[in-house]
Amino acid sequence: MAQLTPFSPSSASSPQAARPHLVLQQLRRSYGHHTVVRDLNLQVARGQFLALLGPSGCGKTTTLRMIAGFEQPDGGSIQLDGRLLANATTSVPPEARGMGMVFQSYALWPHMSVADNVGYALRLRGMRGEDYRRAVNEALEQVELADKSEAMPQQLSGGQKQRVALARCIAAKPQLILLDEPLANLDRHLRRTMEAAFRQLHRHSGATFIYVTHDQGEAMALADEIAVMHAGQLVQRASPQKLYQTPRSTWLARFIGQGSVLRIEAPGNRRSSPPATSGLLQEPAVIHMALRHAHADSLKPQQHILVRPEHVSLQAATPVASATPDAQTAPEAAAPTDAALSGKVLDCVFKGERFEVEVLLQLATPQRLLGYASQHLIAGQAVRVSIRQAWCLLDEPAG
Ligand SMILES: Nc1ncnc2c1ncn2[C@@H]1O[C@H](COP(=O)(O)OP(=O)(O)OP(=O)(O)O)[C@@H](O)[C@H]1O
Repeated sequence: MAQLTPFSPSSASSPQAARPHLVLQQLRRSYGHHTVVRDLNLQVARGQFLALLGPSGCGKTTTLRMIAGFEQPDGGSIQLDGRLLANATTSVPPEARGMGMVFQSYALWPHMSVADNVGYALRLRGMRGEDYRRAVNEALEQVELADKSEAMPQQLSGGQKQRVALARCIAAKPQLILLDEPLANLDRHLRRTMEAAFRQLHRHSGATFIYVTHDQGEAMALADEIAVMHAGQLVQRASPQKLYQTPRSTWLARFIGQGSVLRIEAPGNRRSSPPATSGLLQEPAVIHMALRHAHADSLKPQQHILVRPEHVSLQAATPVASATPDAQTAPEAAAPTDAALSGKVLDCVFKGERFEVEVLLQLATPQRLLGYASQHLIAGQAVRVSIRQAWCLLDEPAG
């Protein structure tokens, strides 16, 4: 990306930074009897990059369209810098909200050149002459498309079209930019390149970005905070790291990242049980003990833990010849301890930098666990399993 010049008068360090920029309060929207956004409360700080993440149909786009002004809420309100934009009875039109929007479909005018597309909003504002040419050129340089200014949209690739859409959005210098799955039409490689472009544009613009996606990798790579929606409701809002390490529910634990949700003996049943709170367990002996005492058919209370595969150590119980001639025979970095659990390999998949291994833990009631290994393990092979860390979940898994 070209060197960028900040265009927003505001920044995260401005005196206004402490005041929430955008406030959604008890926001609600229904289609017929179907409530698709349900009492949504969300505050976004000026200059923030917030991702709205959730499975298909959870209400992300509807929320974004209400912020943009394309849909009106049935209840609740939307405020920008203390100004009421919309509630059930009033709605400021989209063009008067001072926001930019980037769509999955690019939405370029097919009969206009790249430069004319980028300058469209500026011309509507009456900008002409040298100022106009400079603003268009600056925006195109920021997305590295200055050499395509005379091209027509149909002569561009998908990635280039999305860059034009981005240039058109930033040329108007909005304080708030709404992005609706802008990379969904691009291939994997181009998506990674465009993620870098978005990060850089956000850093240098000082604008607030709200980015709708169902791709958690994209949300994690881009946003400083992620608001996860499920069935029209906000279920957790946190930094990507916090969301990954300490999801609030079993649904979130399964939705974010890879991992296994395992049943353990409920707290308080034994002196060795983990604490009765949502919290981090970092004692392998305590985790193993709680797993050993869990029974699916037990009438005693049960609790669940999330185990990420990077916290699982696997070691062949008895050395076996590897299926691959050049496989290493060294044990995993952190070898299982004497108190390790027994398991049987169900599946082992090569993933380039490591193997992904599904193991059946041999407990009173067997449970499936995902771990990583640096060497190939064979299906059916006996392994010793050590779990270094687990996150206690408080709710019951749904279904
Ligand atoms: N204009 C409409 N009329 C009726 N139902 C609608 C309308 N727009 C959206 N919906 C419904 O509202 C629900 C939420 O849609 P929305 O587009 O907000 O979800 P989403 O989380 O953005 O999903 P996706 O990731 O698939 O785009 C869906 O069940 C959808 O079918």
